[in-house]
Amino acid sequence: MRISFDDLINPDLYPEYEPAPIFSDDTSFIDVVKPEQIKNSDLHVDEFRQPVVIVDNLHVKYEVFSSGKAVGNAGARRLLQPKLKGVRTVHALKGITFVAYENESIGVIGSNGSGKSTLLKAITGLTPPSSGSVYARSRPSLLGVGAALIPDLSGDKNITLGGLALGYSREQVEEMREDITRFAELQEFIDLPMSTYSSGMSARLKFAIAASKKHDILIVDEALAVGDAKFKKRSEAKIREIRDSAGTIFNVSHSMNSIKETCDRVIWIEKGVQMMDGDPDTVIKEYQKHLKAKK
Ligand SMILES: Nc1ncnc2c1ncn2[C@@H]1O[C@H](COP(=O)(O)OP(=O)(O)OP(=O)(O)O)[C@@H](O)[C@H]1O
Repeated sequence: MRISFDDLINPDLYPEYEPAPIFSDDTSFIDVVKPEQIKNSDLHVDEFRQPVVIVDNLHVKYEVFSSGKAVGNAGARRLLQPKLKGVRTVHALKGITFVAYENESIGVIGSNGSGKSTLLKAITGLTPPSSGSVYARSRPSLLGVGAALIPDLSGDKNITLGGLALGYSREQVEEMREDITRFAELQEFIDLPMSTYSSGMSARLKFAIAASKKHDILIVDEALAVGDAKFKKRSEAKIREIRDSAGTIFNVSHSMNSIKETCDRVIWIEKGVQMMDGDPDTVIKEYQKHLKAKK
């Protein structure tokens, strides 16, 4: 017997059905601590503001075979196999230290391969530190909804799946459905299977679903500002709105305009070294000078 979608998500019929979680729960490397505990850190913490994330002398090393293939993370690996032949260590982050406060929107910039994604992965707990620590007031979420969605189902049903995976009740999903559809600009296509969507259309739908949730600590990778120029503008505006209603946001981007528009603080990393941490205009100016000098 084939189970219908509506039956599947009906808790009276299938109480055991749990949609796949959207946000990775694999954050065991992060110490989630209360603000008063964070104040015990040796770092300088502004006592008049609420610290949300503390990154304390963070080092991340990857081990790669000489062929370039990743061995795994050096931190965990070292314990298991002290010496591996033909393995090279990439020191991706070399002592990053900062305190992020409530309502800050922090841009992370730097040349290709400088360690931006590694920093965000360490903050979400996906990559363990080789040394140093990351503390967070609550579990940071990576803005994205890939995992929960099913391409063979319509956009509309995927809104249900995505909403449930974000932890909303079925009633709440119904309340949000129209807004998500409208934001994704998919009114005419919402009943078609997602597999028929262009990459821009499915990216817009994923963004619209993910952005419907309020977050305490939110990590946004630049890939999320998707679609054409118009939708990019709206997704940036949405990121600002989330920032205003939520706690703290981290934003990685190669677009200095997008960083200037969405961030009030910028951290610049180069070859794993923290170069500057300050107001966007000053830091971006120095970064651009550095890029010019390199040419
Ligand atoms: N899983 C991994 N295994 C091995 N090395 C890695 C891994 N991920 C990143 N690296 C290396 O770590 C360094 C930092 O990479 P990372 O992706 O964090 O930089 P990035 O600033 O985000 O780069 P980009 O701007 O090009 O996306 C690079 O030298 C990269 O090759």
